[in-house]
Amino acid sequence: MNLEIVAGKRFDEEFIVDADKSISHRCAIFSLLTDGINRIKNYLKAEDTLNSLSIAESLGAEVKKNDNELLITPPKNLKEADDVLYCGNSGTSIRIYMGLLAGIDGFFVLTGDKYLRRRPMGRVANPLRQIGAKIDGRDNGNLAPLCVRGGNLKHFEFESKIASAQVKSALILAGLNGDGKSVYIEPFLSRDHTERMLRGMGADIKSEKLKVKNEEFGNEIEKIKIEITPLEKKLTPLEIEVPNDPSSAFFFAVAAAINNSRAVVKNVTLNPTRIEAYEVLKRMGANVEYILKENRYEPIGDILVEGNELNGVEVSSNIPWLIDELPALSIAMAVANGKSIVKNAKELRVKESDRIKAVVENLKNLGIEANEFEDGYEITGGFPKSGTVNSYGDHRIAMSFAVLGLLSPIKIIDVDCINTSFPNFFNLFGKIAEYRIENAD
Ligand SMILES: O=C(O)C1=C[C@@H](OP(=O)(O)O)[C@@H](O)[C@H](O)C1
Ligand SMILES: C=C(OP(=O)(O)O)C(=O)O
Repeated sequence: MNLEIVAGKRFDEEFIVDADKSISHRCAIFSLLTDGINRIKNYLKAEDTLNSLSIAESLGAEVKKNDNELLITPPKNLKEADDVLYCGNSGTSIRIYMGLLAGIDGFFVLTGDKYLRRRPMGRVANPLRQIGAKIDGRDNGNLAPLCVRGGNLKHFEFESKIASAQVKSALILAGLNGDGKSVYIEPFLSRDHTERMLRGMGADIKSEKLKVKNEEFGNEIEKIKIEITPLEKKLTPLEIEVPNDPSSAFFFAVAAAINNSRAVVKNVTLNPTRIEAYEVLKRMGANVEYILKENRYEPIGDILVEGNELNGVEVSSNIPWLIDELPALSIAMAVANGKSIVKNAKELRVKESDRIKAVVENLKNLGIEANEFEDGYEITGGFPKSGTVNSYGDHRIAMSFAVLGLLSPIKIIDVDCINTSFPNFFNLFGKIAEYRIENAD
């Protein structure tokens, strides 16, 4: 399916985007650790999170849909699934499930679509192997399909080189099944939904800041140390309403910022590890305001974004807090005055596509000057010409370039991937643009 944007509109609109993807995955997976019925309102019904839910069912959970609520009843003991566990396009599903299954007595096979089967899994497989899990797969267990023979896990002290919430979550789940207290250290706080939710469900997980000297530059830096105590009993079932997803909402924030418009995105998580991209948009010149409304595991509220003249910006710190928003931010950079630069973002290369290549190639196709670095890119703001770009099968690339289509007619090849995270995107996009869908043969 291809998307042709015919014309954009100036707008002043409220957007109720789909539910948060990261939190929804965790609701499905963490339900399996409880001893009762988990009640989840506003679960994201997108391909990625529906895959996490089907895997929970394959492992023995009973899932019922009741009005707007999902009821998940875990089995007494997780069972060996009688088939492969399919994670589709979702890095979050495969990596977090690896951590859970590593501690379960049984044999499990995890796989996904052609994009997921290219993404590195050694970052989770290797530390899990060190504590006793038997994991194998292509490229010595770095590429799916992966088989996991779980069982008794040892406790660990592991320092991760990357700030990845997927690696952290996998290791925390392994630690909950370990034979003693474990310690996980990350170089920078990655999104912390796992710690917040598991703590809320009764797990003993302590986080503290660790001040250490940076060997390279001699300055003091802060790492994050997490202490995990194995579970003595099952966790308390979830009673949760998933907030909306600030990463999905960000496409409409950028749309407002580049098109002299005003967007209010409703009921999104305002967790600081998720909204850094809105801060960058503010630094570029947009008017951004947060309206905190409540606190349920996470601060939740609305974000208002108003367009203004945008200036180029450097983005080189707090990268884990905006990694998923960098493609959309590149669209704001493409129309800002002067140069923008993104550095320290090598992780972009191992997402659903190589997002550094995808952003740079697509912008160049639309006449915007962009240069690729190993760990980021440089963009000189201009005005996009009309043209065709490729999503490379990546939902965030597809939606980012759809937003640029507000300024010039743009055709995006292969937008089916949008359904992996944001099925309601097309409806909401219809409020701000005139578009046509072309079914590819
Ligand atoms: O844990 C999560 O829910 C996620 C973690 C991030 O990935 P990494 O852990 O690879 O940084 C992010 O990019 C992904 O969209 C969702
Ligand atoms: C990287 C992403 O997701 P995942 O790693 O779960 O595939 C994303 O949604 O941008």
